[in-house]
Amino acid sequence: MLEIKNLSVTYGSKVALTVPNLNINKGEIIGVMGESGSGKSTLVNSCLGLVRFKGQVTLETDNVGVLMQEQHYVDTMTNQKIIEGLLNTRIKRDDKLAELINFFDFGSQLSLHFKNLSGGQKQRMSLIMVLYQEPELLFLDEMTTGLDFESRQALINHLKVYFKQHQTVIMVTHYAQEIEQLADKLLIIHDGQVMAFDKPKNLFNQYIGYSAFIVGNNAGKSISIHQPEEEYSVARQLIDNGDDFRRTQGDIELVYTAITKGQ
Ligand SMILES: Nc1ncnc2c1ncn2[C@@H]1O[C@H](COP(=O)(O)OP(=O)(O)OP(=O)(O)O)[C@@H](O)[C@H]1O
Repeated sequence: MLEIKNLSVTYGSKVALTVPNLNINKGEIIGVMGESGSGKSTLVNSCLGLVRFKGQVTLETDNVGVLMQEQHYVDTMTNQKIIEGLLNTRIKRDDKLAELINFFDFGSQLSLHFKNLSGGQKQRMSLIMVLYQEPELLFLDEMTTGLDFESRQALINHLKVYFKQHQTVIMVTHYAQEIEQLADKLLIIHDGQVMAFDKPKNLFNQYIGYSAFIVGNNAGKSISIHQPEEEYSVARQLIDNGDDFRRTQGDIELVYTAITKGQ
């Protein structure tokens, strides 16, 4: 769906991004992580042809949707008028649009003005309009930045269902939560270089190896374990102390830190 070869982007004398080779297959959901200034937006902008670059970027489709972090719409009209005006349709007569509005729980926000929406509602309205065009390739840039935990999770829950049946997605995020729940592959950019591109599970095995956390619910303390055989005795200890516990594994933050900070 997207192929990059020998990409290099320079601003003035500064090389902001180099990507020797990157292939994104149809239907894959890619989570892009990297520090501020690492080159994430430059990558997206190169794919969209918004910056000058050297090398080759090939998109298999022209039907590309983009959702940037901040949206601005005129404020003299209701959201319904904005949506209908921009999409040149009427919700009443358009089943596809009505379904999307229903799917994203946006019905009760139609009569409001955009400025009165919460951050999560604003993003859902923009998503409705972007998804209406049924893009085959979708770029989401920091879609949930600024949202509180619950609004972010609500949006992720919607997208989890939606992405299953739809397009190839490239989403820039700094929330591990989004990657864990939505992405098939993680792309880590650091200082303008691609440091890793693979399934989170593979990266975890490669960079962290075996690791699990046992979190005691009473104590709220987490115990990190690096040998499978340790697990049983730690769990036993917690039970003997009358504690309940849960086990977690595959933390994206750990992978990210190991790769970018060499830990
Ligand atoms: N138009 C520009 N002119 C000059 N330098 C730029 C321009 N756009 C980006 N840069 C520089 O290129 C580097 C990569 O920027 P980019 O916006 O791609 O990073 P990012 O990872 O998206 O950061 P953030 O997470 O803060 O959005 C940064 O050092 C930035 O200062």
